[in-house]
Amino acid sequence: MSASSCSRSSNQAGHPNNQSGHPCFGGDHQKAGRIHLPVAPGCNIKCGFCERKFDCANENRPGVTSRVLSPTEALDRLRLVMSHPVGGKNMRVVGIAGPGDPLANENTFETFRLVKKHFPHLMLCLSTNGMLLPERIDELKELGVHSVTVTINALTPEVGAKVYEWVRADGQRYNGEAGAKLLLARQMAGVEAAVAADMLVKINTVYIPGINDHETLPLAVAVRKLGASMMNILPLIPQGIFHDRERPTDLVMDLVRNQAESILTQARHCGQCRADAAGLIGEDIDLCSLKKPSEVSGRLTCTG
Ligand SMILES: C[S@@+](CC[C@H](N)C(=O)[O-])C[C@H]1O[C@@H](n2cnc3c(N)ncnc32)[C@H](O)[C@@H]1O
Ligand code: SF4
Repeated sequence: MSASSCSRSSNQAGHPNNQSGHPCFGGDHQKAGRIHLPVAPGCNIKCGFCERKFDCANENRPGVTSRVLSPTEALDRLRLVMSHPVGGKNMRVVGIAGPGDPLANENTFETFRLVKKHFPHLMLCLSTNGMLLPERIDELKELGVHSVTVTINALTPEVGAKVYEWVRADGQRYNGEAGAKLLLARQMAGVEAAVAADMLVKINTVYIPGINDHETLPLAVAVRKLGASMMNILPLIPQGIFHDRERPTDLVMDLVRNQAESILTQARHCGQCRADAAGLIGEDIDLCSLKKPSEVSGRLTCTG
């Protein structure tokens, strides 16, 4: 969902996957295209700022998609985009970034299997809250997933309790600090496991002034120690329980990223893309112009 101006600190330079061309991991975002396949509507946690929409054509932000696709529909869409004269030629990466959490939806795995079979040259990536990363890492490795983005919005249970409304794990719902503590432990274990599996790991963190801003730099230090390659500090889009907060200005984001850059390479071209974005970052392909008649009228019911 982002790309980087890419000054590298020592722990990134040696990663074998670093020259991958992935536009969200330092590849040339003006040349390397990506497609997000929106096959994952459900989520196992509730971030206070998250508002997902499954039938939204006009909003350009994370968590929205025109439709949720089944794995076979996702493969059809990929085929369609690959036949686009420009989009197909530039396509490098197939990502799953929602609209919910990819690892909380079995269709994510089926979709990756289909993509791997039919387009083995494309890189696979996903963006997750990390709750299920430790237990699904072996399957992701088996599928050949190249890169993982883990969103971590708090480094302590106290702050996590303000950011997350609840988390669900092992059939139970946890609120407050208990939920945040559990989530943080799984996120850290997941990052470590993904690095050990030789995946490229980026950390997203949503910057919420007055709530978690004091934890951004300590978070950079903590995930660098675990072997993460890159960090993407996202400005809050004020929604949900944070709807009345101000969105941090570009100046504030520049200052924070400049400070964090001395710890970990910063992604600076993140478009905070939709869950169904396709094409070059900032130059998305108009999917309507490619749609088959069956895709125009139909809309799936989501289990949210
Ligand atoms: C919609 S999520 C999908 C993947 C996964 N569920 C996750 O949270 O990492 C993609 C990214 O958008 C971020 N995001 C969602 N809502 C946001 C908001 N209101 N403001 C800023 N970032 C947001 C998430 O934190 C995550 O990093
Ligand atoms: S983990 Fe992702 S999809 Fe789930 S609530 Fe948070 S931002 Fe939304």
